[in-house]
Amino acid sequence: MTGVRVRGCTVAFGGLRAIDDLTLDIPANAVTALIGPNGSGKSTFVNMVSGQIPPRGGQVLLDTDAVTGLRPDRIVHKGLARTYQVPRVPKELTIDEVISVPLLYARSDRPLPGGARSAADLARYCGLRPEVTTRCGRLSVSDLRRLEIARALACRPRVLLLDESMAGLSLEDTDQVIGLVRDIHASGVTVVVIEHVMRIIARLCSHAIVLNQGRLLAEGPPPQVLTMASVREAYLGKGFTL
Ligand SMILES: Nc1ncnc2c1ncn2[C@@H]1O[C@H](COP(=O)(O)OP(=O)(O)OP(=O)(O)O)[C@@H](O)[C@H]1O
Repeated sequence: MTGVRVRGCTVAFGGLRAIDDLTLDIPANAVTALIGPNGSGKSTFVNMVSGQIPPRGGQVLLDTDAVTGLRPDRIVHKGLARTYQVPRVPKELTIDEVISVPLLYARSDRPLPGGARSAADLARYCGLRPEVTTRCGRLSVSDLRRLEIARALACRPRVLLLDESMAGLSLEDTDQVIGLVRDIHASGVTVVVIEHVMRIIARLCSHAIVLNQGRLLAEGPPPQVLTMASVREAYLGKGFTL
């Protein structure tokens, strides 16, 4: 399995350092939660490691493979795929078209999870119920989130970054997506989830990284991290219980 290493990276928007000289490791053998208050830099982190916003300095590595400054499509080819907090799929395309494009262009022979071989297999694996000929404009929020995951998996990633993939889902849908993420991880993919619901993190993740103001505030097993005074103060609130 592959981990992500970030060494001394900074991303600034004008005078604001959204990521501030950050050094951290995302372990290869875990489902890691990336958490922190609103504006702490989580989405910027995902944009940085996936190449949308290159860091001003420092290095991003997939294991020992430096990907700093590479174009996003090159980073995808190196093995890192992501989803978006607000699903980004053109309304007029069908499920099949959205999944087929990365499937066609993924330059890797890594196997797809769940024994999938086609876009339809991946859609089914991710729990998409509508026909693959359905246009994206007709999909529910839950199906759009599953489609984002299916599209990312079609890139045959070694590392998958999920930006709030369970936001806005019912309890039943959330349970299904938790099962899906566990299965993806069991198939050999390193997974990072950005998530605000601590009960989900406690169930799903074996490692947690807390950002605050673009810096590393804490890291470790969730039961430990979620009870740290510094994390409660900056993020969870003093009265927080799981
Ligand atoms: N494109 C941008 N231009 C200017 N400022 C930005 C941009 N993107 C993010 N920021 C700022 O950078 C900081 C970090 O934002 P980011 O979205 O990474 O935080 P976050 O932890 O993902 O927040 P949330 O939990 O609300 O999604 C915030 O202060 C935000 O306003």
